[in-house]
Amino acid sequence: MLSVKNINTYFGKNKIIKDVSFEINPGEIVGLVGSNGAGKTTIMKTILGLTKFTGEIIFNDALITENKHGILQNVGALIEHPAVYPFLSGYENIQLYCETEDEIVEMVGLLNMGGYIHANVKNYSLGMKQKLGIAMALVNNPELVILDEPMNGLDLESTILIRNIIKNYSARGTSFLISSHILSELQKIMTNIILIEHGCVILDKSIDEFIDNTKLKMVTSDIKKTIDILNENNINFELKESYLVISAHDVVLTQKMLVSEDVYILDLENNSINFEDKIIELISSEKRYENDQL
Ligand SMILES: Nc1ncnc2c1ncn2[C@@H]1O[C@H](COP(=O)(O)OP(=O)(O)OP(=O)(O)O)[C@@H](O)[C@H]1O
Repeated sequence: MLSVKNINTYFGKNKIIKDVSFEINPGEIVGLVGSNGAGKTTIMKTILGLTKFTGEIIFNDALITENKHGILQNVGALIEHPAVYPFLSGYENIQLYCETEDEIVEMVGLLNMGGYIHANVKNYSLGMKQKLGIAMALVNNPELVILDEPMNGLDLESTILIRNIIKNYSARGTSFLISSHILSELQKIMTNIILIEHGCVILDKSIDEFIDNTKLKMVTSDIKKTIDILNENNINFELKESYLVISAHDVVLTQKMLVSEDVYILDLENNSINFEDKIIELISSEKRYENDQL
């Protein structure tokens, strides 16, 4: 549905997005994660044809360029702050995007905005404005919804509500590209993760692949001999003080090799760190790599 190929985005002479490629398929909820200034908003703006870029963005077989965004009528978006008219009511703001009254009424009910939808937006709180922006992104049955920090300013009840709405839309085939600083929040809904640092994609995986990459701590009856056996069989490992760390998918082979050499696994336990720690580890190793290149 969306294919982003070798995108480079410049602000002046600065290349902000560097050779970024990824795909989004129907029903996927793709979490766009990265440090402040990594380029998340710029990627979203580029997809929406709001920046100058080189490379190719194809949405449903149609090319998106800076000057050609007709196809984007099937894309809903909330980027940075909701673009709303403060002297119109929330209802009137949604009307500018959606002509079907029934759909507006349904959306207002879905987002629980009935209490204030006819008040002028200038009197809305941050969270109320945010919900209005999300409503505007979701109307007209978009195939793809791009949300930049959608949970900004939302209270717990609204956060849970929006999370459930996103899951329901995705189950019906709508795709989402969502950035958020609250990883634990994204973790509850995303089906795929794209990690971006300094304008480059450093990870693009389904959540199942990401989580399955489990590491195990292994203690054996003879650590020295184990290291030799692992090296001989090209099995990757890390040596820690009193144990080795291996990938879960190497366990069966490792066990076979060790037993044939009379070495026994004495202890095997999960060494996987939590989701947030994994992301931080990836970002830190990317920064270490960049420092080494300097
Ligand atoms: N209009 C602009 N002109 C010049 N530089 C810009 C402009 N917008 C963004 N940048 C630069 O592009 C880089 C990426 O910014 P971007 O807003 O895409 O990051 P982000 O990942 O969304 O950050 P955050 O998490 O803080 O919102 C930053 O270095 C920023 O300073």
